[in-house]
Amino acid sequence: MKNLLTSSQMRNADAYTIKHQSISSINLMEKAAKAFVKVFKKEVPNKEARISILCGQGNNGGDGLAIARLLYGENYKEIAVYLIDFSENQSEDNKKNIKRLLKFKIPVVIIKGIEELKNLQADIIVDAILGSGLNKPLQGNYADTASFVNDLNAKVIAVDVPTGFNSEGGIAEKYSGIKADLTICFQRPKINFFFPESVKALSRFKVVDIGLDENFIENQKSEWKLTTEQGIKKLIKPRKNFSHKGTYGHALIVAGNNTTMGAALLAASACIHSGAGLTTVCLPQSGLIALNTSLPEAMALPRNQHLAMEAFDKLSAIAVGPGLGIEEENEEILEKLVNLRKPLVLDADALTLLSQRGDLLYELPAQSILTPHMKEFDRLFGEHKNWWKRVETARREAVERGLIFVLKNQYTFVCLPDGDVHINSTGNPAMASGGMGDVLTGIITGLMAQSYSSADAAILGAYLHGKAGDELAKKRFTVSASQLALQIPKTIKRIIK
Ligand SMILES: NC(=O)C1=CN([C@@H]2O[C@H](COP(=O)(O)OP(=O)(O)OC[C@H]3O[C@@H](n4cnc5c(N)ncnc54)[C@H](O)[C@@H]3O)[C@@H](O)[C@H]2O)[C@@H](O)CC1
Ligand SMILES: Nc1ncnc2c1ncn2[C@@H]1O[C@H](COP(=O)(O)OP(=O)(O)O)[C@@H](O)[C@H]1O
Repeated sequence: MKNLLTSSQMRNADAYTIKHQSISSINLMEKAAKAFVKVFKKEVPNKEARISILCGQGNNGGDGLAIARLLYGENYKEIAVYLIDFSENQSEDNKKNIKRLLKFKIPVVIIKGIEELKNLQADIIVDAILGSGLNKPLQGNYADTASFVNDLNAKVIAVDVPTGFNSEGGIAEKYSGIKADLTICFQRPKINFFFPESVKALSRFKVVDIGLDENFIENQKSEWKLTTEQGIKKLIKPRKNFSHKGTYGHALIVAGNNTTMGAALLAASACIHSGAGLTTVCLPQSGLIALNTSLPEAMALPRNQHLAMEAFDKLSAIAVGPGLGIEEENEEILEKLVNLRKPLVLDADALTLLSQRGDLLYELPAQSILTPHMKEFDRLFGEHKNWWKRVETARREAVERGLIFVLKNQYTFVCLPDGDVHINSTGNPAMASGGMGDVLTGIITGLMAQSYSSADAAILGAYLHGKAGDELAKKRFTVSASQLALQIPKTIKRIIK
């Protein structure tokens, strides 16, 4: 897992690297510019493209100036540099890079007011006006420049971060900065890149290594962790010699209703394919034939008001909710499950029921995992103005109540009782279809049955779910939930190879 840092922590990482790796700040800037250019060359292979590089007066602008010089060296023919000269403060490395740039035949235009940009024509804009040093929303000339750039019919590639985009903290409802097609960012993605509101500022990002001290970065205190395949590989437990079905636990999935039986089948299939030794599905009588024919590996427990829960004590993992229905009898079952005092996996209708039963919500056994999407989360804890606030609530509730929240989205946030937030980077829009969440619940439950801790099951489950979807999406326009469940064993095998 990788630590994600705030901009001020990243500045410390810059300073530490400069001090301890005997590299000067101007050389670090050169390294950053080189790393940027390496990606840029792949993105813009056409050497005739008209490239306008907009440089501010700080170090982000300094990067832009170095990039201009390096692109010139790479034989890009049509480069123009615009010095956005709206303030008094020029950084030292920015000054040095201007001097270096002036030795080359690259046109440089000084921009004191927005009207001086009006003749700018470009296929590509390199946005190096403001970087992670942003300390307030853009106003005046800066905001006008951003809206001018946004109105150009050009591809915008931002250096480190789009001008005007704050790297962490809530993203303003009205974004006044530059909208970049691609952001090439240094060493670590910005925390805010993972929040859905970032679409206002960036379509995609790539991270390049600029040689900052990794030990320093990893030793910083940060609650933000980015899940990596290397980290995931370490979590996966190999199947043991002489093991048998009892070794891998017995999962119970309480799910399904007359019109939503598929949810139970999908969750059960995912649970089986994630490696649970035994899977029992507790579903209405009307679902028995479907279960027995589509998933012969699963056992069935007909769900009625006489459901005896004494035997549930022996189970290694229990999930409740997918397609369950919110009728009174299901509320009673949920209450009985909560009273077992074993960690549960709670999804879908179980979450809706909890939002109507605040008392039960606050009685959930510690280490239980809740897997809400945005609407389910807000039903539980009230409307949130933005995703930053939503994750803050999830984090607080996780810490206060010893629960785990798997807050689902393109990037899923896994909030743990120790306050850490693991951001899952796998998954893709081909997976945006009904039943995907049921499969995630099944995977997490299957992992818990195999005695993964709740935290590991949540982190690993979210990763495997997205990764299986990514693998399938390589050859498919859309990925269905049942396909994804079948892909899980292949994904796990590939990761541990
Ligand atoms: N050694 C280093 O420090 C390195 C820095 N790098 C680059 O440096 C950038 C950060 O540089 P800086 O800290 O100089 O920051 P910026 O280049 O973002 O500029 C900061 C300046 O802009 C002003 N400013 C902030 N918000 C403003 C606003 N809304 N309107 C008008 N002015 C505003 C600040 O007062 C400050 O003078 C990174 O994003 C990255 O591109 C890279 O070169 C890698 C190495
Ligand atoms: N665009 C996307 N990128 C990545 N993952 C996605 C995307 N769309 C959906 N998913 C994943 O699919 C799942 C959808 O869950 P949910 O909304 O509960 O679906 P359902 O209730 O239909 O089962 C989540 O795990 C989510 O992360």
